[in-house]
Amino acid sequence: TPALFTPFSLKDLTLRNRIAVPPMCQYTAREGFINDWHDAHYTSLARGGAGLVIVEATGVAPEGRITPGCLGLWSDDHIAGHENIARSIKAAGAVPGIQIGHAGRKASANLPWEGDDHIPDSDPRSWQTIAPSAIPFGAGLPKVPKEMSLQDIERVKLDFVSAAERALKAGYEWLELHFAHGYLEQSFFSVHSNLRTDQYGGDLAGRSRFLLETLEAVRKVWPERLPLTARFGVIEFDGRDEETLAESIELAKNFKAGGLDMLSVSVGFSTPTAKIPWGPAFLAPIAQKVRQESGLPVASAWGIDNPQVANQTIEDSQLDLVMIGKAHLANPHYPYELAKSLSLEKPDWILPQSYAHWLASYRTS
Ligand SMILES: Cc1cc2c(cc1C)N(C[C@H](O)[C@H](O)[C@H](O)COP(=O)(O)O)c1[nH]c(=O)[nH]c(=O)c1N2
Ligand SMILES: NC(=O)C1=CN(Cc2ccccc2)CCC1
Repeated sequence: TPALFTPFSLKDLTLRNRIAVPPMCQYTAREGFINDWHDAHYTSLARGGAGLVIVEATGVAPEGRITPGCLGLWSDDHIAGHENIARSIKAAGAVPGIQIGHAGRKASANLPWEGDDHIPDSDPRSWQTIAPSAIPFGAGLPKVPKEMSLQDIERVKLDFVSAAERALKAGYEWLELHFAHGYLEQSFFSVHSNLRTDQYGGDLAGRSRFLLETLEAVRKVWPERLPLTARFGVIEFDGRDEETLAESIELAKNFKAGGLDMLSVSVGFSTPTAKIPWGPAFLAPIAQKVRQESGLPVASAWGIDNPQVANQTIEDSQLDLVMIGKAHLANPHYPYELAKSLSLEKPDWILPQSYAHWLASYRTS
């Protein structure tokens, strides 16, 4: 059996294979609510055969959404829609996961195909953004955020806890804290965005504090038997990678000590001037280093959409899970392509039986 199609167990869960659909914003929610777009989208992805499907970045507060089209779990009213999503992902044989986050200074943005930039303050759809310091991201996201008070920090931590409790009530079994991509927690960690002089800024411990306290608070309400994970940018490609990576590995060790079960290794995206070395599985070697030095199981993404490369990252113990994003947008049954390319025995049975039986049994051409 190709390594990509071996099961993966974490806490009480077992994934049928090493393929995960990473969170991918759909920008089709209104007031944070699930609708029939999400129902069909997530159901078809789960029926494609992935072992884990993680629902897109879901705001823990209204102002924590990236755009007005993002999902939310800031209200109990949001739970019902997610019950259907979690149930149908599970019914298709995949583990239902969800990512919860706060977009910080990158919030209040237009949909990607409507500018991907900050909504002008004059537009009633815009809102005040918050961040560790009053420093804008720049480029298309120039709004100066409000520096968070200690009360703001406490409130947002509690928002993460409440959203985690709602995710559990909805039936999700895998929770990913969105600590990456220049959003709130990433921005507390990055020297590009955090100039605080109180206990939430300054040295590594100060810049890690909000992340570790959020993890600690969520861990208390998320069952020990279910995976609690985080997506975090371990590198920025901003010219100080050695230092950033060393600090990130230190943080990863503290995540493990704080009860994190797995780390989804990503890029920081904290500055618009980063020089990202795009390429097939460009982050895999970095994820491997984090895995080796932190002792945490790791998942990673970014251009891992070639069957041989995907399988090799698992074969070589670089990653424990591969996250394959855009290839799944192009083809929700992408794991079926992977199974055929990697000569998995009886590949058709990656798909639901009502498809598999016919694909395996009948030649009609
Ligand atoms: C349309 C869309 C939307 C999102 C993303 C990407 C895209 C294309 N990505 C990043 C995504 O999970 C993945 O890391 C990247 O797409 C890279 O993987 P691929 O090269 O696409 O396999 C992303 N990441 C994340 O942590 N939370 C999210 O909600 C989103 N949203
Ligand atoms: N919510 C998120 O974490 C998002 C991440 N993206 C990462 C990305 C950056 C650059 C290119 C592709 C994807 C884009 C959309 C939203």
